[in-house]
Amino acid sequence: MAAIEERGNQMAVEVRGAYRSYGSLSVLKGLNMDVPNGCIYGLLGASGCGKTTLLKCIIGRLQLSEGSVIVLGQAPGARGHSIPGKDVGYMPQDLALFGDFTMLETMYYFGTLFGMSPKKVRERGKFLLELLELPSVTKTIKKLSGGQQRRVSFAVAMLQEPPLLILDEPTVGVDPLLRAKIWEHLLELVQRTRTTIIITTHYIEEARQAHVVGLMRNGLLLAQSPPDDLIKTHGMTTLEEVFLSLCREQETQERPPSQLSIQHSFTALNGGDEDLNEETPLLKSKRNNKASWTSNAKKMLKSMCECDPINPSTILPRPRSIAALCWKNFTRIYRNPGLLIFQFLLPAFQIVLFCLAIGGNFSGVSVAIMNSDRGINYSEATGMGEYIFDKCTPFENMDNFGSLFVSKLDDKSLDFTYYDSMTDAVDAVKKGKAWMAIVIPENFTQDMVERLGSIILQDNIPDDIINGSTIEIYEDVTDLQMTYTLQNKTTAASELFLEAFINNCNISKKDISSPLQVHNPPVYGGFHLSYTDYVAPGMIVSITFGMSIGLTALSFVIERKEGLLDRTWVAGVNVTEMVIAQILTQCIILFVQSTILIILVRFAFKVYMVHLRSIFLVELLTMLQGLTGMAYGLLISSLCQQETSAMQIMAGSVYPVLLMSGIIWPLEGMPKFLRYISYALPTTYAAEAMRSIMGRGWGLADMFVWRGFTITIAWFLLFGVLATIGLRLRK
Ligand SMILES: Nc1ncnc2c1ncn2[C@@H]1O[C@H](COP(=O)(O)OP(=O)(O)OP(=O)(O)O)[C@@H](O)[C@H]1O
Repeated sequence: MAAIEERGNQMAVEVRGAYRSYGSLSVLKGLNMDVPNGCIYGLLGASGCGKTTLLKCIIGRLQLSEGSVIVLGQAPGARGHSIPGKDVGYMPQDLALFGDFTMLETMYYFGTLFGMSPKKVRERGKFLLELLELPSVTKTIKKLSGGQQRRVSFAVAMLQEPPLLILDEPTVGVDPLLRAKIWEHLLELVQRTRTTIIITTHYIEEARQAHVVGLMRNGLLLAQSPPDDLIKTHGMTTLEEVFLSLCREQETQERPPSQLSIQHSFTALNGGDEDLNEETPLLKSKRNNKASWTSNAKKMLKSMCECDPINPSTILPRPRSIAALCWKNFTRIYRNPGLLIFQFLLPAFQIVLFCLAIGGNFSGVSVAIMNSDRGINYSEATGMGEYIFDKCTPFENMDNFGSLFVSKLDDKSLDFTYYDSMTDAVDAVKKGKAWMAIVIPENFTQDMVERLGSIILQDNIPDDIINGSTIEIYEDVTDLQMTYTLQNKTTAASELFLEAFINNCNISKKDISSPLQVHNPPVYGGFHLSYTDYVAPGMIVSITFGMSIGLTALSFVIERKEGLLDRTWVAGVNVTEMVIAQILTQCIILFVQSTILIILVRFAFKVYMVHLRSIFLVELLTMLQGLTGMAYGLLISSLCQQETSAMQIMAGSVYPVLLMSGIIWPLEGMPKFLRYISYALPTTYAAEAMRSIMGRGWGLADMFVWRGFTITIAWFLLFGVLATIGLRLRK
């Protein structure tokens, strides 16, 4: 109240020579407007004439291309000014409320942003609930009727009893009785508190209750006067007729619209209006209009040009705003089970799917076998057969090496089908019934005995013996992973086959061993590890990064599209507060997300990790990657107006990151130019660090690990700064 009195005779809103365009569409074309303090100003005009654009310029949500606006003595957004902020109550045309919140929660959210105590919010909530005939404060907004939702939006605008109320079509969808009640309240409010109200409405006759009406057409005000004055001056009986007559007049004017003069008349207010007496600021402002404008323009220029001493409270993030934003973020998640599952369980679900679907052991792989080996009867054997028999302790299938080889093949994963001829076995591969045909010749045992004996005795091995002791393999290699797996299994089977002789036949291992010696255990990792163990560390990084991008970008774009973000900015929240609140919320979400993820990976799927104590580093890196994804999501949201474009950028970013970060395939397997691009991605070094932590047991002192952390933090800061700049520009 004191602030209002201090303003005395000033106009609450003064607009001069306002131009504003959207691209090539010129919406405001040199508009002038004066809204006296403590009155209701009805802004009338056809749909699309620029009313909302004008209101957004007044509350500081849009900048004028040319001209100036002074609101409550200063340009909107000037340092230390509470517009946007607690001095303006804004009811936009869109609902701009969180559907999952109750009316009370909505009030708490905005009330906290305005610095109101919970007690005050409850009191105001109760009063507005009764005034606007709303049902229970605990009903969620999405369960209210359209009209009730509009009234909640109206209540939010009036919550903090601001000196300036901007109401964009508040009475749409409201029944005539309640509409009358709302007008009654607005008139009483102006009388009691000298609040200034700018209201747009499509019900022209409704605006007769306003103290001043502004008739707007094609980006210009055709007239602004008390309604009765206008009617009297034009000799009409209704405002609608006046409006029509002014429109026709404008159409017949030959001058360009920006040169049309505004018809100002405040005379009807002089004693004629029962709500505003002689002492109203309106009359005084009429007298002092010109002088007041000049002094205000000077003040505005001063606030723009001379830097006032910086008041830290106006530039530093305010804890109450951050708390309100965090509370809003968590309430949204908690109220929306779908979002809750999406936030906390989707990454876990993805890693479960990955561990189940990728890198597991094969089963049911069809293999065609043609084993025509006749074997050998050692009791009747002579020559080399007798020699081998004497050296060996009898073991299973020793008399049929073909069956011995098949028994050494991993029969848990392979499904054998036996064929009588080589042609049938190979045909099975040709017809796609088997991935591999194994053809064992009829003299396999006989010739193998000769071959082994010759090796032991270091004799020459004739070609026909080599041919007869060779198993032929026919493969379908259209699936690389299948080919590698089957080749590994056949190689393993042949090693096991030879091992049976080494172990049972008193043969020296060196006689038949390979010249290579692979040490077991290896330096890092283990030969038992699967593809899952290799890919899982990178997957943790990319899933967390990708999910955070999606969730942040989409929630911001949707909030903006629904007008929720707009309303929050109008409530005075700044970008820094918004970003800090997002980081804090995301940290908690990421902690839960990454804990579930790591527990599943390590304990449910037993993915390889050298030291259990490394879990702390794994969690920390996962959270940092999530924060980097969040910052990138914020950047996307600052660039996109629509969910579809945000989704396109997300899909266009997440897949290349997954494919090119060395997560699925090592960087060494990429063309050189692509490697350089890979190194520039935010997940490449992080995935490498994660593999080093989990697979090698390395810590922060190791270069691969600290480099991964440092680069992740650098990306987070870069995206964060760019997103903050982007959001500031788009705000
Ligand atoms: N963000 C935007 N980008 C491009 N054009 C826009 C944008 N917002 C509004 N416009 C266009 O500017 C013009 C004025 O729009 P505005 O919303 O200010 O009109 P209005 O008088 O409030 O209309 P209504 O009474 O139907 O709400 C319209 O032609 C509209 O299509």
